[in-house]
Amino acid sequence: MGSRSVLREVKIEQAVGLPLAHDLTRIVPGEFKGRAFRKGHLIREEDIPELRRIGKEHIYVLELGDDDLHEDDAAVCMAEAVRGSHIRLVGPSEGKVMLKSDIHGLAVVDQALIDEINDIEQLAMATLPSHTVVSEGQSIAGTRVIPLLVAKEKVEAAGRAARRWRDAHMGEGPISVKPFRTLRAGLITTGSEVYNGLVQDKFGPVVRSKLEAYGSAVFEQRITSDGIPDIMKEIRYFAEQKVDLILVSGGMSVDPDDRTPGAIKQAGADIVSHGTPMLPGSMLLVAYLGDIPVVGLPGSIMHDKFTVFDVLLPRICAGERIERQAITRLGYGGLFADRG
Ligand SMILES: Nc1nc2c(c(=O)[nH]1)N[C@H]1C(S)=C(S)[C@@H](COP(=O)(O)OP(=O)(O)OC[C@H]3O[C@@H](n4cnc5c(N)ncnc54)[C@H](O)[C@@H]3O)O[C@H]1N2
Ligand code: MOO
Repeated sequence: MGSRSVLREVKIEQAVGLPLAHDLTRIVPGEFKGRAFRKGHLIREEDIPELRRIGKEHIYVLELGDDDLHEDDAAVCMAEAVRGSHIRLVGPSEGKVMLKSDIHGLAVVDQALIDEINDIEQLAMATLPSHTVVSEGQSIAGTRVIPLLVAKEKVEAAGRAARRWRDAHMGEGPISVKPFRTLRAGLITTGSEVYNGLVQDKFGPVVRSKLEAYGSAVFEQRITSDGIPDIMKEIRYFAEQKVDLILVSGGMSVDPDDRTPGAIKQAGADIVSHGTPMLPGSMLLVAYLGDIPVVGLPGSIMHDKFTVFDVLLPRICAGERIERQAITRLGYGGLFADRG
């Protein structure tokens, strides 16, 4: 066993010239929360009134033992253990390190690994849900330990778990960001009412702006009737154009005129799922024609602000192949109707 840590409590009047053992926080509700004094700061006579204002009568003077880690060092170790591509660390400040995105992209977080780390007593790691779209500079996770000093062994256990994860994922870290690729999409808009000019197309503008948000674009939009041969012809046309993504709007539900799923199937695509346990968007279809994703878009995608399309599109733009389980796992937490 190595040397033990010693934390000595010293009255602030007697602490002049001594170093602070940790950052000290000032909070003014509604105005400010942050570091008032930095770890290691040598207390001066003139600091005493401010120390009193933030409620300090004593400070700790620390002699760190061999078996412990200071909260700042523990937080840095934990953050480095889980850090993957396009992540930068910010901190430590007040014992906490933040993991922020270097790019606009798709945050990928392994829930099982985060749970394993948080199951280690006194370690805390808070993250965004996986597959959140993040902007450059946005926080994806924050990590700290709960006491001022923590047993090294606990942080090392977290490090071992993260290393095992990394070894199984070609060196990638359990928290990373995937950049968006630039996709050329073909959009097929079905519906006799649109084809015959009875209704003005509203799918085109919505789909264009959603793709543009991830740096992709609709390469061409073609409007067809509800007939299976017509829809199939347009799917083949876009496959020949070697687009990166084919989107087919409308005709996804239960009416006899809803022939889009049949046309996608007959065009030779492998259906991953027709139907998603998310509302709105439950009638959405995901298929692959070779490597080209084909997505059938039901009416709600044109009407509702947030649907299953907003969950799957960024994943497709980030280069993920959508497997059936990625869809069936969307039901828990997947009710967006009436959320506003
Ligand atoms: N009895 C049931 N009714 C509905 C079901 C169901 O399972 N049983 N599903 C509901 C769901 S979920 C959706 S979403 C909607 C719509 O499904 P569709 O994708 O088949 O949509 P359409 O029938 O093609 O059109 C519905 C509506 O939207 C107008 N539309 C379609 N495309 C365009 C366009 N490009 N621009 C403007 N407007 C468009 C169309 O004229 C219809 O008014 O069904 C629920 N009902
Ligand atoms: O597929 Mo419809 O998409 O919810 O409401």
